Amino acid sequence: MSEAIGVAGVEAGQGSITIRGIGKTYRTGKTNFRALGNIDLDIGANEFVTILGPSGCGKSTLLRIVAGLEESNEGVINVDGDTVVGPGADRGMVFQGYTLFPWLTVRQNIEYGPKLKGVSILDRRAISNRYLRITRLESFASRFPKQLSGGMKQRVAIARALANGPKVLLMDEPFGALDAQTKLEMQEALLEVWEREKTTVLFITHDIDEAIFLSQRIVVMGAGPGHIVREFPVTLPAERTSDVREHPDFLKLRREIAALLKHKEE
Ligand SMILES: Nc1ncnc2c1ncn2[C@@H]1O[C@H](COP(=O)(O)OP(=O)(O)OP(=O)(O)O)[C@@H](O)[C@H]1O
Repeated sequence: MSEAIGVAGVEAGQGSITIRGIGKTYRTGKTNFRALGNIDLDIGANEFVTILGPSGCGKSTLLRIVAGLEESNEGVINVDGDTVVGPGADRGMVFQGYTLFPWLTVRQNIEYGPKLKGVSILDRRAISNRYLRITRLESFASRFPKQLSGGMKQRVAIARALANGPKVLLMDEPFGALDAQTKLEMQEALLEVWEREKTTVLFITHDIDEAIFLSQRIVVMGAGPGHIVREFPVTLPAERTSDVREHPDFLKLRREIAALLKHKEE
C-alpha cells in the first residue's frame, strides 16, 4: 500500500474545504440570535488550519456546520466540490469530551465505523492495527476506555475518527481537558498523524501556543455576529519539535495574536 493512501483510501490532495457566505441565526422562543454572519474561508487539501477567538464567537457553531451536524441559514460549504448536506464519512470529528463507547475495547472502538460500513473482519483488523500503531496504543488494544488516561482516550478518539478514512479531521478543543504535559505530547502526536495521513485538519482551540505549534495558518474570529477578523500564516519550520516554541517567529506571532484577542475581548 502506498504511504500516500491510507487503509481507508485517503489520497494526498483531497479534503479541500470551501466556506462561502455562511450565516447562522438561532431562534430561541421569540428572539433571534445571529451567531455567525457571512463567513468566507478556503482551506486547502492537507492544510492544518486553526480557529482562535473569544468565547461565544461561533467557532464550534462553524465547525458543527462544516461537520453537517448543524444547518446554516445562509451560505454553502463544499468539501472537494461536494456540498455538505449532513454528516458524512469524509469528515471525522474529535471533541473535547471523550466520546468513546465505554462497553467496547480500544480496538472495538477503532473498528466501530468500518464495521458499520460493512468492512470485512480482516480489513477491519488491518485498519485498527494501523491506527493503534500510529497513535501508539498497540499495548492497550484490549483495554476499556475507563482503564485509560485522558490522553490515551483522546488518542483512541483520533484513531477512531481516522479509521473511517476521513479527508477532513474536525477537532473542537480536543486537548482542552488534558494536563499541560499530556497536552504537549498530544500536540506532537497529532502532527505526526497529520503528516502521515495527509488529512486536512480544521482545529479549534483557546490556546495560542497550541494554535501556533500545530498550524500552517491561524484564523482569528470575533463575535457579534461571529466573523473572521484576521488570518495569520505560520511561517515556522515544517519540522516542529518543542524547540520551535522558543523560535523568535513563534514568540512574535504569539504577541501579535494575544494583542489582537485582548483588543477583541475588551
Ligand atoms: N443551540 C443553540 N441555541 C441558541 N444559541 C446557541 C446555540 N448554540 C450556540 N449558541 C450561541 O451561539 C454563540 C456561538 O456559540 P459557539 O459555541 O459556537 O461559540 P464558541 O466560539 O465555540 O465558544 P467557546 O469558545 O466558549 O466554546 C454563543 O453565543 C452561543 O450561546
